[in-house]
Amino acid sequence: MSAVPAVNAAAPWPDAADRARLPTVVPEHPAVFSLRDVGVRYGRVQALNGVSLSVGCGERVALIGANGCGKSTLLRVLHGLAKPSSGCWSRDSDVRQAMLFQRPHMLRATAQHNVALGLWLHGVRWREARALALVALQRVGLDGIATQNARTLSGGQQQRVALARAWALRPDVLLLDEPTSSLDPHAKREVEALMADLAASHGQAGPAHPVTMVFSSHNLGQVKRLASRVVYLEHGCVLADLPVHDFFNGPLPDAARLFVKGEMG
Ligand SMILES: Nc1ncnc2c1ncn2[C@@H]1O[C@H](COP(=O)(O)OP(=O)(O)OP(=O)(O)O)[C@@H](O)[C@H]1O
Repeated sequence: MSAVPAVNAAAPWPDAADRARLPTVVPEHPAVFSLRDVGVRYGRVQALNGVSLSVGCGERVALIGANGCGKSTLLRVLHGLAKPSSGCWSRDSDVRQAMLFQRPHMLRATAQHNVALGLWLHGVRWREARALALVALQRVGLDGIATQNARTLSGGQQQRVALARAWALRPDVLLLDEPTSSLDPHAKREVEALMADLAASHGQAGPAHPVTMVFSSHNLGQVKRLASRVVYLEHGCVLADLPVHDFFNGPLPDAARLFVKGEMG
């Protein structure tokens, strides 16, 4: 990777010319997502500003940056939950996606019911959905509490149920918004191990199509362990987009370098 042009930290809003000079990872595999100059505006807030990003099949992309830089908004755009106000975007319509949030939403029902419902909503018969839900709960080590009310589970257990719910759907793409940020260190490790396990599997498209994972995180250790590529956002703009090794070992735009230094302590 060639040297990264310095971005003046005092001017965090790069203009179009600056952005054009920033390095972008070009995925080796066919793009699952493709965004070009995408902007998202919430009233007076410009949450994303001129974001161009292409994510290939099987990539594990970490979105990092300070609070409010636009990570969740970008994930919501990728999942179709937020509509860009400008730019062009496309998604491979053949892929099946699942998204996990920082605090998973659990219905007031058993863990098994929570997982089965996701399958049933995708057309699986209820009886089969319940059986598959149990297999998914086994996979995350929670078959022992399948009949427990999901709302009474700990935060870490709820996140594992949410992972089981996602995994049961055999998604080709997994989007995760700070999935471990509200968990204690032990639960964090458990959920992170499951994320790695899921990322190493394949979706409904078959073994030739490994799962594509895009996740946001404030934990740079986790980013190093899980990601193949890092996208650093600031004020809704992509300031760095590099393979994980280059991000942590190579030159970075000033703002990204200062962020990493601050987060690493
Ligand atoms: N529904 C909304 N209405 C208005 N403003 C919003 C909405 N959602 C997000 N924003 C604003 O858009 C900007 C980007 O928010 P976003 O949640 O995408 O950032 P983030 O990087 O995920 O932050 P965090 O790390 O705190 O989760 C912020 O200024 C936020 O206040």
